[in-house]
Amino acid sequence: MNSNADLAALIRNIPDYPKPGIMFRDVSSLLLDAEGYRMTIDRLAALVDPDTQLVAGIEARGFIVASALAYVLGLGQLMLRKPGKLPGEKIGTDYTLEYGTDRIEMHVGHVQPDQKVLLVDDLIATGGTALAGVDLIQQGGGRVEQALFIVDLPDLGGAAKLRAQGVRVASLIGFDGD
Ligand SMILES: O=P(O)(O)OC[C@H]1O[C@H](OP(=O)(O)OP(=O)(O)O)[C@H](O)[C@@H]1O
Ligand SMILES: Nc1ncnc2[nH]cnc12
Repeated sequence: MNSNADLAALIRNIPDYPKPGIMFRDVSSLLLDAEGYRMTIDRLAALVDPDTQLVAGIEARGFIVASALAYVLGLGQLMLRKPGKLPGEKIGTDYTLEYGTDRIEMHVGHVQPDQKVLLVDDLIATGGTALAGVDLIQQGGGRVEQALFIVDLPDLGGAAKLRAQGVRVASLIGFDGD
C-alpha cells in the first residue's frame, strides 16, 4: 500500500447509483481493508494544519473519517448531523448535492468563538454538503481554513467552490470524468 493509487484501487465504482448518470464512488470497500483504512487516516492526518483545534465530520460517512482523525490527532470531534437528530438548541442549513437535497444541523455552543475547525468528509462532489458545513461552523463562530477528503470529484467543482471561500482543500484521490 505504497501510494494513493493503491487506495483508489480499493474504491468500488457503481454506475447509475443512486440515479442514472451518477458514478457512485463507494468508500465502503476501502474501509473494509484494514491496511487501506489505516493508510487513509495516516495520510490525511499528515496533511492537517498543526494549529487545528477541532475536527468536524458530516453525517454519515464523514463521521468515519472525522472520528479516526480526531482520535489520532488528540482532538475533539464536532458532529454535523442530518435533520431531526440533535436534542439541544441548534442551527441548520439546507443544501443541494450531486443527487438530491438535504440539511445539516449543529448544536449551538459546540464551537468556541474563533476556534479553528478542520472540516472532513469521505468525498466532495458538487461541494453543496461541505459548503453547508463551512456555513454552519462560521454561523457558530468558528473558522474553517482547511478541509480534507478521501475522494475529490474535481469535474463537479466542489473543491474549487470551497477554495473560492478561502478554504484550503486537499484529498488523497481524484476521479476525473464524473
Ligand atoms: O459534494 P456533494 O455533492 O455535496 O456530495 C458529497 C456528499 O455526498 C455524500 O453524502 P450523502 O449525502 O450521500 O450521505 P451519507 O454520508 O449519509 O451517505 C458524501 O458523503 C458527502 O457528504
Ligand atoms: N458520485 C458519488 N459517489 C459517492 N458519494 C457521492 N456523494 C456525492 N456524489 C457521490
